[in-house]
Amino acid sequence: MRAVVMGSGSWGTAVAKILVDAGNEVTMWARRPELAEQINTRHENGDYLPGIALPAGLTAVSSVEEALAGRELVVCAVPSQSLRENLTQWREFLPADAVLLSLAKGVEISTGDRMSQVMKEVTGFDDSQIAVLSGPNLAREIAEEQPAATVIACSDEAVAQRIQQAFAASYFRPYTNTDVVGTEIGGAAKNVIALACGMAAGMGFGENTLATLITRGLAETIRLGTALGADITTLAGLAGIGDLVATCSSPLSRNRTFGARLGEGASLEEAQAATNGQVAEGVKSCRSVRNLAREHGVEMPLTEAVYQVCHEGLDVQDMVGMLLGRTTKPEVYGATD
Ligand SMILES: NC(=O)C1=CN([C@@H]2O[C@H](COP(=O)(O)OP(=O)(O)OC[C@H]3O[C@@H](n4cnc5c(N)ncnc54)[C@H](O)[C@@H]3O)[C@@H](O)[C@H]2O)C=CC1
Ligand SMILES: O=C(CO)COP(=O)(O)O
Repeated sequence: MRAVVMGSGSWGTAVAKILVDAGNEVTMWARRPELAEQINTRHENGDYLPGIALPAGLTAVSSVEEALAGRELVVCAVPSQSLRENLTQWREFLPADAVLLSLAKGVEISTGDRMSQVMKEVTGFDDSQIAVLSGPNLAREIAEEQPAATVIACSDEAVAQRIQQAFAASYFRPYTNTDVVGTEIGGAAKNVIALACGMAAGMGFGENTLATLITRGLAETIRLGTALGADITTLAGLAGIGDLVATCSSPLSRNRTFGARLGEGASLEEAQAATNGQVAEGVKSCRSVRNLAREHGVEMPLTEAVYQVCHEGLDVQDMVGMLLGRTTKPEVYGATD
């Protein structure tokens, strides 16, 4: 396919490399002309993926018009909270028959919208032109060509299959799914749970705590997902438990690392400053995911606790007491917890 990746952060760059390695004609859009220049001349993105040799065939431009001209697949690789604004600026240059694919894992704060909803609202495109990609995909590992798999979700299975073919590389295995809601909720919710896992690690807790948080994090993700119409099996798959395990366990995760800094006693401002401008989506999405849960009468105690730490000044130590002091329950995946 003739593809463009709009956004040259760590995941956008790794995805552009996959698409080239899978045989597509690919360009990237970078906001800063000097980054586009670096990709074109040094074949490296030193700000986000230093030391990774990018394919010589991968080009970058900083003009939106040039980036989008004649592209069949437009990959949106910007953070969730800026997607609406970016797409609004890109809209006039989007080819009318292009397929949009979102990489972002988050829920918009101002509306509670998932990324596929934002894409539809801004462009007016048909559902068959809107897809999302989500799975256990830490950018650096994939840029190093370590084997991994992902989910390409689109309500139109034939379109999902077309994108699947475009992403099939020797080290990257895409699966299709028509459950867009489940794929998106899995990706957004796991960032919040990864913050909680980081906090636990930062406080010195071990693997039992981690496994408890991942498992109960999955339970609350399933509760929210199914309330929104997701298929539970999506959340039992790569975009659900798969991504939870990868993100909650890896020191490469920005969300887990952010949480770990809070667990070690850093303030929110200090943890934010330490990200070097890279996005830790869960810090914002804990608010929107919590709001969605409240709207739908779904209990998400871990998300609530992370929200309170990030936005209401709850001390991480007090969070432990708050979670363990809850009334005792049977272990069921029902609407309450
Ligand atoms: N890095 C990873 O391992 C993975 C990231 N993701 C998701 O992909 C999305 C993008 O993440 P990354 O590339 O990792 O983030 P990043 O922080 O590495 O890069 C974000 C990119 O978006 C640009 N950007 C930031 N604000 C912008 C704005 N207002 N307008 C235009 N561009 C803007 C930045 O300049 C940068 O190029 C996020 O939603 C993230 O959750 C998904 C899977 C893996
Ligand atoms: O989504 C990711 C892995 O699948 C990346 O997680 P972080 O954004 O926490 O680095």
